[in-house]
Amino acid sequence: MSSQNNKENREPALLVLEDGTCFEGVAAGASGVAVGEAVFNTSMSGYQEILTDPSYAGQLVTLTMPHIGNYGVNTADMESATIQAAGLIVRSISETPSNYRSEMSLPDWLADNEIVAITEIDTRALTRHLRDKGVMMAVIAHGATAEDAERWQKHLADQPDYGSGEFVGKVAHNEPLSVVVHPEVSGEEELGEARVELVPHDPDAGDERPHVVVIDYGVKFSILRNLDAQGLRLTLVPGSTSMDEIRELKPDGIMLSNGPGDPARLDDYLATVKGVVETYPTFGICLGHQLLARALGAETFKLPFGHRGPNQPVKNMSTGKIAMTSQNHGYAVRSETLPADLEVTHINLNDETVEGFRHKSLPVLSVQYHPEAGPGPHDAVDFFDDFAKMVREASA
Ligand SMILES: NC(=O)CC[C@H](N)C(=O)O
Repeated sequence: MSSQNNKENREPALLVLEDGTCFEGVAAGASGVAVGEAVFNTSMSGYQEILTDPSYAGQLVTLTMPHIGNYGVNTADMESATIQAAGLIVRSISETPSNYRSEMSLPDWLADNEIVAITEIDTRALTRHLRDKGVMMAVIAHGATAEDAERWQKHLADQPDYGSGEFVGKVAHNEPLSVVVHPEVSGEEELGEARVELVPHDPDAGDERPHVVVIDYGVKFSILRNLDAQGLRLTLVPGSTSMDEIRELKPDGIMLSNGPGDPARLDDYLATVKGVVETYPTFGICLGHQLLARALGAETFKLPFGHRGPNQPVKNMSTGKIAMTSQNHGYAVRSETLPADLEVTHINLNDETVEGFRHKSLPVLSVQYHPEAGPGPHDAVDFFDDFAKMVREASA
């Protein structure tokens, strides 16, 4: 057994769940304590994209793939400027990455970003527990052992619940920004992901490209990369932007981004969402999809353990085709509450929940899953073509 997997040589760490279930492990990343909602993701790779996805704010991410970190981390594969998850739970963490793109090991990157992690956890048992009982709050405590479990369970009881958290305000950008995407190319070949740069918005700058205003609730860079690749000019604005302010930006289309937390806590954003849907071609992804549904009168609810992974089967109700999709959500739209002018277009084949809808008379696309993947399969990437077509028609 290599030294990195030798429990005796390392600082102990403890994972305690809200219901008192505890797992002893080994400390990794920054030293300290991390509190959050324990969730699991079934991706075999893509840990860097997952950890930097702002939708994971406030959550301790368990990765079911047992060996994590083997290809290191790099500056190109970021989904936002930094790590957004509250902590990381793994079976085995690699300290010696091997990949030509690697710039740093995962444990060093976690430490540099002050993210507390725990390794040597039976992530299979933990995942089965969360699947049976539902996701719940948890704490990772470095230096603690099973004898300390009760004390940490009490500590956890005093922490605010994930569902009451205001995460969008913490992860989204709070001023208008323009998006510049720099593809990393060598000769003809595009290497890795394009670098995304956000610069202060200049209201007088503009170009020939159709203009999409992205309402940022915690946007993933891959959504911006995909929109940019469609030849669209992008301006990010905060969720609190009013309809009048959006009109001044003269958009040809609107993107409602992904983001963290319970959509039912974001009613302050709904007036703008309703206004843009009724005025411009609109595309909602994940939290954006949930807010779009709520703005038009539907309700959302919390799933028992959510959908997080790269292999969630989604059926297109009009073609019967099944796509393997990338997902990361804990809430969903309640289908029986959809108003008459919205029609379900996609369902999840695992639990038949709503994965997409269309508006019967307005140019609206809305999906619960992630067509941009990052990480995951690209089966659903055509949505960006469909949206760009709607935007171009509006700008013509
Ligand atoms: N990825 C997302 O946008 C997640 C949306 C929402 N926070 C949920 O968990 O359902």
